[in-house]
Amino acid sequence: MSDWIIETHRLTRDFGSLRAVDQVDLQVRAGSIHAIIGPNGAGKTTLFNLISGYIKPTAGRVLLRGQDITRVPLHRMAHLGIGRSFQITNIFPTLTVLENVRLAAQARGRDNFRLWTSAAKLRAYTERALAALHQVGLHERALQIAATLPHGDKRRLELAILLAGDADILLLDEPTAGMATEQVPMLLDLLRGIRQGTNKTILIVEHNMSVVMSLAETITVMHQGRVLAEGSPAAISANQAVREAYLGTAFAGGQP
Ligand SMILES: Nc1ncnc2c1ncn2[C@@H]1O[C@H](COP(=O)(O)OP(=O)(O)OP(=O)(O)O)[C@@H](O)[C@H]1O
Repeated sequence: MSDWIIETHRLTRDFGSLRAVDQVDLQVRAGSIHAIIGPNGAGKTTLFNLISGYIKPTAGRVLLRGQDITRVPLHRMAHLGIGRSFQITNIFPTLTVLENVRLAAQARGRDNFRLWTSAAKLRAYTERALAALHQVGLHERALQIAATLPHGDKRRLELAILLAGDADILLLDEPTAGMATEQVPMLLDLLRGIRQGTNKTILIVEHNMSVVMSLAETITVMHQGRVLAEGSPAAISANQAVREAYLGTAFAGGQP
């Protein structure tokens, strides 16, 4: 069996006449933190949508542990262990923090469409939700209404939701977006802790270059729908083609 938990083969997606993702071959190592970067409009979110099954490709394939999952319907994707966060916070604002996380645990437990679930099962889901809240340091806010959380804590809640869903692969779309600068190190520690403690694979789209450079082991750079470069943070920082693709941005200015 190969080391790759996710692979894409010549993955392509058109929107009308626009080719947003163009024959992308990606290989993500199990248990790694792998970042996808690239200028605005490079196709990063579309690639995430393809891997997580939110949209289907025009051509090409997505493999999970060597199995072709390209045509698996969306509602079965969570059961395959792929968890996805969004650029915009994706929580139920009027529910408590604990309720949000318990729903995720329940959804993975396949009880999501049953009105009545046994007390023992409910207790197990609550325990799993509390464990996830502990992991992200939000347990003390378990009974707070989600809408009232500060922004950084909402991002933590999203992570807890993914963890309670027991996904092996976390696809995080700009987890630091909208976060205050002083909260970013907390998120980095959290992601490193998740990776070390659970051996989950983390695939991250992120614009904050210092986050990418300090967190990722492998970086794939996209430009105009294609893979422009791939390598370690040091190799990508030194790559001339990458610098040119980012011309006029902070990266080109030498502050990756
Ligand atoms: N649903 C859609 N319909 C039409 N065009 C789309 C759609 N989604 C994305 N696109 C286009 O595909 C291209 C790639 O967009 P995508 O959002 O994947 O890029 P990105 O690298 O994630 O950008 P950003 O960093 O700004 O989030 C863009 O030109 C975008 O306008």
